[in-house]
Amino acid sequence: MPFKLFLASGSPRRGELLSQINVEYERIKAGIDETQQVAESAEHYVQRLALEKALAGLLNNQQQGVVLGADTIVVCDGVVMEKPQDKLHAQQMMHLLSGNTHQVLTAVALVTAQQQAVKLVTTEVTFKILSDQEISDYWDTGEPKDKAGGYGIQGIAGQFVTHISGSYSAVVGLPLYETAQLIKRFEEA
Ligand SMILES: Cc1cn([C@H]2C[C@H](O)[C@@H](COP(=O)(O)OP(=O)(O)OP(=O)(O)O)O2)c(=O)[nH]c1=O
Repeated sequence: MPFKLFLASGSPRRGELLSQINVEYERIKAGIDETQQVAESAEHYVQRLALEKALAGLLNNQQQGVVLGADTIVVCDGVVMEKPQDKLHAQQMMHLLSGNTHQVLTAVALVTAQQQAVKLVTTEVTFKILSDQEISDYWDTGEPKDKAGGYGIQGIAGQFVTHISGSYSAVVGLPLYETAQLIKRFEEA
């Protein structure tokens, strides 16, 4: 790669996914306020957050290099789900996801001091019907607490998924095809 890539993310998954496609990176901090605005669509919200993370990273990095930011949210029957606040919240999310199809929206943003690009990827995921016991037991595993929608497809929740249409890596936190395309675009610029 002709430039240095900085990953503005605390997510271990996003780093692992970049390593999976042999992209070297350095992690940087990019704390931003994650609050959906009134009347802001889910699509706009997730793209805005990805871009804000990348831009905050660029600022923290004295405007050096290419910075990648990303954000993932789950949308089910019009309800936007981020990380669960507690067990009750997670259980409410899982009840909505149970026996239902939802969308996972992941946006990835690449920025430099000169240019910026954002790509939104939507994946459809269908869950089997979950019992109250399964939902309660799942929270107790600890897996849901740091994940949008309160589940991890790459973990124990993999067994809840009956169908997926779209990008698996996007559900885990970073769409590999689209990320590679964006990086290539910046390499050629
Ligand atoms: C749906 C789903 C989400 N997730 C994760 C991806 C993201 O890390 C997280 C959603 O929260 P995000 O706010 O997108 O990301 P983050 O807070 O983990 O990291 P950062 O903002 O520093 O980049 O949920 C999974 O790991 N598996 C899944 O199946």
